[in-house]
Amino acid sequence: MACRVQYSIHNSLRLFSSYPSSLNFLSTARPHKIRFRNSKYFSISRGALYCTCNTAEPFVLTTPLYYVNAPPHMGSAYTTIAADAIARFQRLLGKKVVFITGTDEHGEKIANAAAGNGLSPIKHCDSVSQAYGALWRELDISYDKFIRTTNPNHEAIVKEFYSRVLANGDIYRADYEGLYCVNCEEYKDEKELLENKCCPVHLKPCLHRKEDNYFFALSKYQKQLEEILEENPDFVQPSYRLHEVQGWVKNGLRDFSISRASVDWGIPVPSDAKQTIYVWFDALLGYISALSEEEEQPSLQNAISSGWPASLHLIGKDILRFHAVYWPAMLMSAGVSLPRKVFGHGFLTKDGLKMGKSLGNTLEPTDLVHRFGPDAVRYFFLKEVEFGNDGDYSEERFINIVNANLANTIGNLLNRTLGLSRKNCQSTIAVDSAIAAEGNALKDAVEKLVEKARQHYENLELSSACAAVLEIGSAGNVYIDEKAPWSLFKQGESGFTTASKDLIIVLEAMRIVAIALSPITPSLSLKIYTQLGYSEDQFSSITWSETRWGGLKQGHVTAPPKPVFSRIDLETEPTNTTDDTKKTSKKKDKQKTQKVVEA
Ligand SMILES: Nc1ncnc2c1ncn2[C@@H]1O[C@H](COP(=O)(O)OP(=O)(O)OP(=O)(O)O)[C@@H](O)[C@H]1O
Ligand SMILES: [Zn+2]
Repeated sequence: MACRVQYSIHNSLRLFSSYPSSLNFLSTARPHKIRFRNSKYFSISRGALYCTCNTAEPFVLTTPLYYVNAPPHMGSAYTTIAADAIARFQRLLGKKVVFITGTDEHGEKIANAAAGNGLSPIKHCDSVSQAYGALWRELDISYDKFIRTTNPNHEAIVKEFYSRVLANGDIYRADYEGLYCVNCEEYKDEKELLENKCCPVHLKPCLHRKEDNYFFALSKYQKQLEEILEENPDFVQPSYRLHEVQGWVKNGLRDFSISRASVDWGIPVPSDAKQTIYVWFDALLGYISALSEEEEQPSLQNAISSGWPASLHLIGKDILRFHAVYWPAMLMSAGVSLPRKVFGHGFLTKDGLKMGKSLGNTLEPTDLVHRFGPDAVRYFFLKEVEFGNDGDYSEERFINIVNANLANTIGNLLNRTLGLSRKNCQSTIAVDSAIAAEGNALKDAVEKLVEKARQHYENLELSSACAAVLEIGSAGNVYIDEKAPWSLFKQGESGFTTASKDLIIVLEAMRIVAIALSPITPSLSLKIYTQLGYSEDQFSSITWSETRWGGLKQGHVTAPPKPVFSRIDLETEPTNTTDDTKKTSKKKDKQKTQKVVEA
């Protein structure tokens, strides 16, 4: 549905309607070039502007801004893949999506990493930040904004935010003494540490630090935070993470230091250049500064009016406290509205430990993508790790799952159905799929399953969404085996009508699978769609509403069948893993189901 916006012309075009402020008027460009923030171009007709977006409020979704102490790994890719699936699903619903990712580039850990590589901090940041961008391209990540915290617009916005919080009376100066984990970039409570004062995430001893710092009065917001969490149970998800956050808040909030005297690599504190702003107080603002347009004056208000508040912050559970406690309090202090939801997913683990850059026990995503392709990687992690819980990786299980689900259940079904249609029906749909399936049980099952998938996507239950779509493929396989159209075709005229309808029904189910799985496996879905005889352009403009039964119409011609997903062959697949790691993963795979450990 197009929105109608009235305008008139003086020296410039003006906006008169009560249009949402997030679509502020941008420029005095000529009519056909008019553009509003968060919107595609507008068209003009009979004195009215027609917006090409469907809904006024954009869906703003963020991944963490990854710390550039080391290149990305499968854990960083996991959050980003999940965010991409959610962004693609929201676009299918017709929402205007702003998908934000980026890199967090300041702080002690970065300065140390740069020194270790013999590089200046910014050269180091440039190179690691590019590695993130390159990996996102390999994984088909459709982000809209990539923010680097070394971007000058970001720096200006952080300073403005700091000044607002200061003006609100929430920043004071004091001495601080405590135990600091450089890898977490966080002071720790002694009671949360392991033996020898080790950080439970990074397994390294925390350092004793004493500094004269600026503090943020977090404790002032305790009551408000309690109320927000109580009144908005969806604010933190899954629900067990909400309970965790409520526990922290109830235990009492301590003010935290938001500057560092000992760190040079950071944004200087306004009015005290001897200190830099604490990396978290800086990085969280990236979610807002990412919204500011490069060419305009960087200001909090400009950025905020471009789509804030975020609809969803997708993060790992390691940084839940920063997002669900510190961040809302900071925003309240600065008078900025809160994000709508924070979802903290679990960890990909290796031998039960969080896979991470600091521990160095990471899985290399580029290697996986080069060997198996982006769809296999995206599908495996989203389908096999229940979103929210931890999950362990094993190569053998990876291969088994993608072969069984993508190559067999989906790819093979499409291939043999198209083959039969080519051989017996000249690849032509003889009757509308809606007519072919009147009163058909597979059609009913597909309609229920695709609706189930939609609900799962909405609830961020990505694994269940995959399972529901896969069930359509399984039902299609059962259907074709039971109906055996190949033998009906042999019966001549009498069998032909039934058999050709059966093929249409299965192909229509596959069309729906292609759309419903496209948030997870965009390249595979495109292949299925083109095999079904549609163009790339048709694919790129599909919407979720097209999962309604009845898309394949009489006279439509499908393409010659070609395998859409090649089986991975364990024997011939060139692998970098050593025999030892293979043996270990085989041993682990004796468990039929994936090991899911909730830490
Ligand atoms: N093992 C993991 N499983 C799932 N997500 C992860 C994992 N490791 C990192 N992430 C994602 O990256 C975010 C943390 O980003 P960061 O750049 O600090 O990476 P890191 O590898 O955890 O670093 P470090 O090991 O130094 O703590 C997490 O909140 C999560 O979104
Ligand atoms: Zn730590």
